This record gives sequence, structure tokens and C-alpha cells, in this order.
Amino acid sequence: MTKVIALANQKGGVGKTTTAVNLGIGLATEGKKVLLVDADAQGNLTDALGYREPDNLSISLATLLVKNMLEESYPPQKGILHHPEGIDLMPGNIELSAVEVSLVNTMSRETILRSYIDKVKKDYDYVLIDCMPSLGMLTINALAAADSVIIPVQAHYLPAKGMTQLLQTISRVRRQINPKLLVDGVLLTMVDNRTNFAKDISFVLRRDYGDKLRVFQTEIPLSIRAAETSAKGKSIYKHDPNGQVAEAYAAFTKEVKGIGKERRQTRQHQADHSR
Ligand SMILES: Nc1ncnc2c1ncn2[C@@H]1O[C@H](COP(=O)(O)OP(=O)(O)OP(=O)(O)O)[C@@H](O)[C@H]1O
Repeated sequence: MTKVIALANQKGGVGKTTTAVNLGIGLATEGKKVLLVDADAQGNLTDALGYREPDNLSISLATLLVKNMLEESYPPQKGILHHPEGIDLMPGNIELSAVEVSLVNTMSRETILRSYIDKVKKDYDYVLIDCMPSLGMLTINALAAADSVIIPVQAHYLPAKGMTQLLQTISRVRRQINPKLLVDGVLLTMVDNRTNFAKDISFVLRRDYGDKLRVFQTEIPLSIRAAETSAKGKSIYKHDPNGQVAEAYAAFTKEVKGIGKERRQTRQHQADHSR
């Protein structure tokens, strides 16, 4: 069964795109079929995978969302790009801004992205959606389309206020649109292990949210090698295979893969006990 995961945080620059690339390619390396969906009008994911000038692409997510709004049919593979590192990409670009505005007057405005993903997901084990740094209509669409959310948090500041807002939005989407939406967990990114500050943030996050949410064991270290990957258009596994960030994203990939198994075991356990 396909798992659809949204990478969401309304704060910009926290590592959503970098995580989408390296989790996606990490899962593909483990033999999974993966589609990355760039649902950010900045097109950073598309650019980070080496497709320069996303705004010049003739077909992008915006094209297909408009087709869904107009109920026009199209082949499911339309516009999907095949990256040399083994993942597929539905690119995104500036046209998503216009789509976000027109969604406001569209019927089923929260579920247009879901209708696109429902058309394509049967070919994949995982669909990862890289969200906008906002809680606008496209992020709501991503949460409505997803089975679960991963929240990357930059370990440079205390994320308390932003986290509360995001968790409230997730709860609202769960109540009103997508009752099965789960939070897989919070991923600490850009952790500078040389400072006590990063350790404090990790501690506070685990203390304040650890009983409600999984805070992934893996923390992604701060590294210039990671910052370089988007300019290179490749994953950290290719750019710096023996570095700490490649090791961390590989470990994080295993944690994410383990969640499905854990949930299946819990359900089995509950079923056994209710007999
Ligand atoms: N582990 C890391 N160490 C150092 N720099 C990093 C690391 N991860 C990401 N970066 C850099 O930090 C910047 C922000 O990362 P990224 O684009 O992944 O965040 P984002 O949350 O997707 O941003 P936006 O909200 O703008 O889409 C980028 O320049 C990226 O290359």
C-alpha cells in the first residue's frame, strides 16, 4: 500500500526540501518506488534535484491541479520526471501561486491535490510532498492528501509557537477533512553539535512534545556539505557519501520505514487482545 507523507512546517528554511530529497532517495536506495511532489511555488525541490529553471517547465503540478479542477482527464504519468538517482518527481513552480489563489473559488478546494495523488499513487510505495512554508490552501491540500506528516524543525531556535499553530492546523484538517492523518514525528535538522544551544533545543523539544509526538532519534547535523547539495542537483549520498549527513539521512530513512511496521504490529496486538 502506498504511504503519502507531507513534509510540513510553515517556517521557511527548516530543511523540508533537503529532507524530501534525501528521504526520497534514501527510500529508493532501499528498493522502494518513490514519487516526490513539489507543492511549493518556489520550486526549490525541483531545482534541488537539478531541474533548473522550474518556471520554464511546460508541465508541472500546477498544470495537473488545474486539469483536476476542470475535471479534465490526462494520463497518470503526465509530466512526471525520472531522476537519475532512482526517484520520480512531479515538479512545482511559480504557477502554483496562481493555482493557490484560484483554489479559493473552487469546489472541493481542499482536496484537489488529493485527487491528483489518488490518480498516480498506485505506481509507488511512497509519495512525499514538499510543502510551502505557509499554512495556506496548498499546505491544507497536502495535509488532506497525506496519510502522515513529518515536521522538520531547525535546531536554531525554540519552535514552540510555530509548532503549536502547525499542530492545531493538523488537528483541524483531521477533524474536518482527513480523519486518518497521523503525525509521524518531528525531525531536528541543522543540529550544530558543537554548541550547547542545539543540545538545549533537542532537550526542550523532547521534554515538551516527547509524550505527544515522536521526536525522531536521528538528528541531522549542520554541514556545509548538505548546504551544497541543492546547487549540485544531487542527494547527499552522491555528494558526500561518507559524511555525517549522509549517515544521518540513511538512519532517518530506516526510522521512517520502521514506522509502518510498528503501526502494523500495534494494530495486530490490539486485534489479538480484543478477541
Ligand atoms: N543539514 C544541513 N546543514 C546545513 N545546511 C543545510 C542543511 N539542510 C539544509 N540546509 C540548507 O538550508 C537551507 C534551507 O533548507 P531547505 O531548502 O531544505 O529548507 P525548506 O524548509 O525546504 O525551505 P523553504 O521553506 O524555503 O522551502 C538551504 O540552503 C539548504 O541547502
